[in-house]
Amino acid sequence: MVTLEARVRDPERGVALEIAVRAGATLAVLGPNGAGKSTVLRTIAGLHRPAGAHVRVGERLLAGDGTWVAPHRRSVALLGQDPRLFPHLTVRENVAFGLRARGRADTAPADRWLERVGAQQWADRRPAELSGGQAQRVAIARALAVEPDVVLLDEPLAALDVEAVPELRRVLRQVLADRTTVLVTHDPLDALALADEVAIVEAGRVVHLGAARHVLLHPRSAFGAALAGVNLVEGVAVGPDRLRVADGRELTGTALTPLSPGSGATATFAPTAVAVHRVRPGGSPRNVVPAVVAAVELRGGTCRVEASGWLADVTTAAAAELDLEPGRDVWLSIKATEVRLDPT
Ligand SMILES: Nc1ncnc2c1ncn2[C@@H]1O[C@H](COP(=O)(O)OP(=O)(O)OP(=O)(O)O)[C@@H](O)[C@H]1O
Repeated sequence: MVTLEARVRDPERGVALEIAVRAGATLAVLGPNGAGKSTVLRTIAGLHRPAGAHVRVGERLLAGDGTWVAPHRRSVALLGQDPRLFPHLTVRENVAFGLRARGRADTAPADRWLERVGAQQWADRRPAELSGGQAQRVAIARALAVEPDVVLLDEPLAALDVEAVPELRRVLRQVLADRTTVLVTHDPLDALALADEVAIVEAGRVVHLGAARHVLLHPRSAFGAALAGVNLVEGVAVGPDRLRVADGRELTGTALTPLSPGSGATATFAPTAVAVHRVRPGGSPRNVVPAVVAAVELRGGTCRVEASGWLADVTTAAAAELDLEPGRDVWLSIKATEVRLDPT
């Protein structure tokens, strides 16, 4: 396991940032479109060569101080959202490709990797016979079979069907343990599930860096926009589709794979899915929780209300009618169909 340090100064693209990853750790990089995330990954991989690049992997200097190591000599694997498998080779041959190029004739390591990503049953198929999720598993196996020092993932789950994502995330979680990794993602759940640290990048600068949970659960204001202000609530599963938060509040949601009671889980829901009431609403909604308004912020035509740590967007007319102000006791209701539950 090795450390990674990268400084990327690319004035033409408005990028001037620095990242460091501890040996064996995963850093997730989140930020809006055009923030410079891919530029950083491509510079580390050696596919982009700005004048101000400094990349060090362990003791090896890959770029900077007059040094420029070619991409194929870096021991850095880059995987994007498109698996880019060789169409004329079988799955096994795809995974064995890098090994063969390094003089390994036997396919045993390729088969071991196919097993690790749960793709051994497709070993003799061609890429055209795989679903997007299956192909991406094979691409992960191919990238890791050569045991790269550093793994770079650029939105690896972004192109997949929503049903395929949890399983792929689990595969990544297993194979990335103890690997020095930079993961670019737009999904805070990927960061929460896979990363030790999170860097928020905006306009070519790191604006927030820290432990993944801390950065995601306590975003700074600029980050609110980048994350679309999603509510991210951690807790413990108390049923296949129900989560209990540490403060005792409970949320019922929709889980793609049923949660195991007792294990950690995360609920995500948009502020627009949260309704605010002065009196407890009747009817059927199962997610009705008491809260105290902490802040009310006008944003264009809507009001963003923060109440007991959760965000709700209401129209300005509704905010006025409800007379929302800090300290006010309210009820929040959230439809279970709008709450996404994932294991953490
Ligand atoms: N090939 C290129 N040539 C010139 N400018 C580029 C090129 N690729 C990206 N840029 C510019 O560099 C800046 C950073 O882009 P980059 O692709 O690194 O952002 P990103 O954070 O990865 O965005 P996204 O989430 O949209 O992929 C942007 O202003 C972009 O327009």
